Amino acid sequence: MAFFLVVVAVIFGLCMLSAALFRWNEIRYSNKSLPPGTMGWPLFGETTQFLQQGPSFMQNQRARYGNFFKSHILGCPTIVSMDPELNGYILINEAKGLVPGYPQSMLDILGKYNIAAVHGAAHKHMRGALLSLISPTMIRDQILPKIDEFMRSHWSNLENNVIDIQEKTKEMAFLSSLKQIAGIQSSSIAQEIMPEFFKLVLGTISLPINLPNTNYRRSFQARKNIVSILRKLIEDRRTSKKIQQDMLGFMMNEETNRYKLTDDEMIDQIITILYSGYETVSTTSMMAIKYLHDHPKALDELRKEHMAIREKKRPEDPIDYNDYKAMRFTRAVIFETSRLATIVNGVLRKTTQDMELNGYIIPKGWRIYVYAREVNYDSRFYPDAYTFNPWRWLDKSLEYQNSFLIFGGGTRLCPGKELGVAEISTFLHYFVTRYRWEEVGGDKLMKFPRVQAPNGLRIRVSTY
Ligand code: HEM
Repeated sequence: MAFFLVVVAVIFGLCMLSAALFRWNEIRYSNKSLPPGTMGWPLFGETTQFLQQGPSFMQNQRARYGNFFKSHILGCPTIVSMDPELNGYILINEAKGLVPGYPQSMLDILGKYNIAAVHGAAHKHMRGALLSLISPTMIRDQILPKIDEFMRSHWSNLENNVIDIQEKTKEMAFLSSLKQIAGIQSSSIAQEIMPEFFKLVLGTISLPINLPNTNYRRSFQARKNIVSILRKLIEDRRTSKKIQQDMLGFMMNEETNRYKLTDDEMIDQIITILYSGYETVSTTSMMAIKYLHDHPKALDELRKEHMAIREKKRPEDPIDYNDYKAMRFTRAVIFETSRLATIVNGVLRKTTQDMELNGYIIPKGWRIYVYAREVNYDSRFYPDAYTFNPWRWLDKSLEYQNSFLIFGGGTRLCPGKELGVAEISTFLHYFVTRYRWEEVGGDKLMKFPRVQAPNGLRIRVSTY
């Protein structure tokens, strides 16, 4: 009996202590100059609710506090913004102190010259260098022929097979970028670098626990291995003195390239290109296959567009820039897929000083989560928002509104937007003109916190 009373007393004591801590945390952040919202537990905040309930946690908070509220998620006091106008303002005002707010652990893996790790003049320099590599002219003359050659071969001889479209699109996104970067040398380094790259990616989305056998520790080792492969590639090219027509070749060409990068900057730029276009391109491609499978009318329309392009060509003719520009419905399918699946939930910023935002004072060091998911499903911008309707994007103006956050916005608008769309369009071109497919069935799809098929997404492919 006495033991029972002690247990009850301890439980009661713990409950009281928890309630007091919870209350204390709310009071600590109850300053009138902060937006409304709840902060949860000291230290842990509302991370568990955020990760477990995901989108519905955000919806509930929005219903209670509006489009601009405070929370404490993923280890940081955070302001969540779902207001399209305000999002636009946040994204163009990096110079006022709203810099990228990605976790330091992630930036450490991606390198100190990684574009998300640099601000001000350094950002301008790295971004300028990147834009010069992937300008429309470069896409037309140098990159698209490489993408075409790669896709044509990667998506061949699949008939009568069951494939995991998630795995295949991941390989596609990585190998296609590697070919653009290292040209004819990509095939000789691909097998060595690909497993290291996959380990690196895993570390950037894992808990930053630097102990043996953790994904985080393995990711650092993978970065070291990737750096040494790339350094050797650069040195070999320097010795051979031959200028290659690929991204690395353009970066190394001191005569024609007005953005001079050191070897370390070039290596981080390559890792940036590989990393930024990896999950975005692969997941959008996988989800496009999923939605097209489920929406035969959209697939018919898409196939018609690609068959019309093919009919004017011999089988060995590549698709060119004019063909790509003519793929209007394909572009619409890609945007609708990104919107409906919300491939990118949002982008993160952090304040470098106390600053006024939407009438509130946001303290220095807080994160701002420009949250795209709710905007993507807002029926004011997208009537019948939960329906897959690529046709809505044929109205081009939709692509230029504040509600369009698929590629971010402002000073950090995705520089790889056209490159990514060109890759996915070329993939769809070869896939839908060659094959039909059906799902094997039973594979689970997760939409939050990342879009993924935890056990793969298997499809049975047959000749079209
Ligand atoms: C469907 C494909 C893609 C999607 C949905 C996408 C999405 C995004 C988004 C939302 C951002 C903004 C991040 C922020 O503001 O913090 C971004 C930035 C970026 N993206 Fe993409 N991206 C795609 C493809 C690519 C590709 C193929 C590349 C390869 C070059 C790329 C390179 C970058 C880089 C370097 C940044 C950072 C820009 C900066 O900080 O100035 N992206 N992307």
